[in-house]
Amino acid sequence: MAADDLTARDLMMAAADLTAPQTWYPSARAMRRRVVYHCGPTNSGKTHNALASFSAAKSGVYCSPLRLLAMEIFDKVNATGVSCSLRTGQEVKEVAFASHLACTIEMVSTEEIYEVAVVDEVQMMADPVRGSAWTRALLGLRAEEIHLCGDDSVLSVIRKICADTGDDLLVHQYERFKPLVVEENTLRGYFQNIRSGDWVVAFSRKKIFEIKLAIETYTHHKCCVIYGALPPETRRQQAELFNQEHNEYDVLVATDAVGMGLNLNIRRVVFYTLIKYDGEKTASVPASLVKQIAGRAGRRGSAYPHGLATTFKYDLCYLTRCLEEPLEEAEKVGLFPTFEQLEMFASQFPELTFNNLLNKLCDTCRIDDTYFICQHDNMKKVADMLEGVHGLSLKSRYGFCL
Ligand SMILES: Nc1ncnc2c1ncn2[C@@H]1O[C@H](COP(=O)(O)OP(=O)(O)OP(=O)(O)O)[C@@H](O)[C@H]1O
Repeated sequence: MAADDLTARDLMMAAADLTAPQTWYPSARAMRRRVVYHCGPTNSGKTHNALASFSAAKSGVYCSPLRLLAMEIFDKVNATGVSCSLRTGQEVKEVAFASHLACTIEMVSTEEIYEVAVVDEVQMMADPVRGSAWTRALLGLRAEEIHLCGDDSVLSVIRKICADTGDDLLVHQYERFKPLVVEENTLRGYFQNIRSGDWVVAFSRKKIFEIKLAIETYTHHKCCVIYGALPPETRRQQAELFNQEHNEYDVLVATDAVGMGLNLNIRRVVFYTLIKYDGEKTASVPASLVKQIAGRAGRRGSAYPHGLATTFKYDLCYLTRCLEEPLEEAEKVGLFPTFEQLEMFASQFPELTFNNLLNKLCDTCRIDDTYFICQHDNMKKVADMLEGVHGLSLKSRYGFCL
């Protein structure tokens, strides 16, 4: 092998080395951070306690898994007199002189310095698609104190990561305020069995509107509707309308866009189906997501502090099993190369398209046992669409695809 080939190969191997990701964030490593893990089931007060530290701090960032939840926290925190801005992929609201920020996890900066950061639903680190956003936050946040809220499925991995980063870790265990009860029967396929305070969960916009139409045709209830593609303001209005007591809009029909962390006036969660299409195939909704969604019923402080769950017609046994089963412990969490790593790799393959570059890096990279590379099919779709756009820098392509 020629010496030049050897050098090129060495450079490629160096660029594809994604081991020790804790070293990717030297500014965070220069700090001694205190990590507090609020660990427990849904509706147990984890976020409430983390937010108390957030609000009391001189500066803070709250990282949400969902846009609607970022908005809920933005509204809640501002209402208590703490100036807080909002940043999601869809909207930015700058509040003058705000010391605090509520954002979706993908939007959080690893440059800015905060006294307190809150990372909500941290078990999402193990999500095959979005997990890397939580991992990046945990590894890279520049905050003296980081509050993680989540279930115990990632506790061992978080212990390991904190040992790697050298951060102090304190774990607080929580219990659910009130048990969640699975009803003995389904709705037997009749919309007439819908009651005030029900959230009917479906996983496509088409189904959402079919269900709304059926409920409003066969019953006296009116439905609020929420799904991912709705504009932010409409979603907020629909959530508020449903939360207001004493109006006729007393049933929510929504996708899992409201499935995590949110505090709505839900008495009973009714799964229209427990099968979800993931863009390629249909599969049973994973137990961890079922627990999250069902956990929206019976929130403390809501109009219905006793939560119920059932299904529309089928899958009641599956629902019961999901809620009874202990969570599966995650062995690995998501990771994705940073722009700088991709850029270094790209310098070895100037002829490759962005898509092929991503594929090659993800196929050849080396990573530690604690991590997996997140699926990036959506990124690839966007990269394909941008292929014909000339003159875009690598950085812009990476930014658009994220
Ligand atoms: N000490 C408290 N005093 C008053 N209300 C509380 C207290 N703790 C929690 N709550 C209220 O109970 C509800 C659920 O709490 P919280 O959102 O913190 O739960 P969680 O454990 O983070 O749930 P999830 O995992 O489902 O997001 C919220 O409306 C919250 O404001």
